[in-house]
Amino acid sequence: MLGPFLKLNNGLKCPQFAYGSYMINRSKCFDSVYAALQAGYRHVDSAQMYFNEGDCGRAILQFMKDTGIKREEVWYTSKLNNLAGYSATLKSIDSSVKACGLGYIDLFLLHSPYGDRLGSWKALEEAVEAGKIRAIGVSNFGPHHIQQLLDHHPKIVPCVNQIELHPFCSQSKVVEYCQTKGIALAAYAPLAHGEKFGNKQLIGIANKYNKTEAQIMIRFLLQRGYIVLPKSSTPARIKGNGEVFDFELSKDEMHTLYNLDEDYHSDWNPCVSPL
Ligand SMILES: NC(=O)C1=CN([C@@H]2O[C@H](COP(=O)(O)OP(=O)(O)OC[C@H]3O[C@@H](n4cnc5c(N)ncnc54)[C@H](OP(=O)(O)O)[C@@H]3O)[C@@H](O)[C@H]2O)C=CC1
Repeated sequence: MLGPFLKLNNGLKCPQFAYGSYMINRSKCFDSVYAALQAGYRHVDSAQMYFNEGDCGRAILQFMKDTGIKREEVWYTSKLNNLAGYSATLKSIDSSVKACGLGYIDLFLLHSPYGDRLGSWKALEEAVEAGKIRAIGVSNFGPHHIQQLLDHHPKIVPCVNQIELHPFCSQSKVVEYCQTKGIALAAYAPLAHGEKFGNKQLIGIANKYNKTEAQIMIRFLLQRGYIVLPKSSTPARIKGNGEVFDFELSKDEMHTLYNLDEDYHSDWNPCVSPL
């Protein structure tokens, strides 16, 4: 397995290094997830919105069959697309569990704050009690969205907030809030979709370690303590993005990279949407 585990606030240990599966051509998804597992990834990030829960699940099941690794050795995350309230969410969770074919989902997130957050959260809690999901969290939630949830005294506190994070997007307010509440951060679009490659400081650090800019961005996020979800459907990049555990960025380099922040969002940013 590539990288360490991160202990979540519910005691579960989640692989910190993960494979992001958004926007993979459907014909390539099975092969890409399989290649990631072969390269040592043990956490796959999917979502209802990606229409690939079935492809991700099939790749995991095939890999288990081919290698003998057990279901509990792979962490599978998915996300609720439509926060349509309690009853609809219960049904939607069942569809996701069925679609992946893995028996249960390790981590299930509210994909965004849009919709009935409180009703949908109650359904997620119930699915944990029923053993369909092991851990629950949120994505694209700002502090005010999380605080509203906490003010309603949920049975289960979110264990993860998945947001856009990379050297050019530090989201320090959301990060600091989550850290004070014991909520782990998961970094999506960790490569900013490649849109910031070419930055001088990034290139300088990459040259020093004989690594790519992508590897430096991933390593930076790992050292920040985040779950990191790089996506690629190119086999050589899938493997290369995982080659980040044989060097360590210095304090000064971490500082330099952190200072590249320019609140640059390469994707949507529902964190700032009103309650
Ligand atoms: N919760 C949410 O709202 C969101 C969650 N996510 C999650 O985060 C994951 C990652 O984010 P994503 O949006 O995919 O963006 P990333 O920042 O991971 O960038 C992916 C892009 O970078 C390219 N790339 C990957 N590795 C390299 C490399 N080593 N060198 C050069 N280019 C590279 C890929 O191309 P190629 O595939 O051709 O190699 C692809 O075009 C998603 O897949 C998804 O799981 C993402 C967005 C929103």
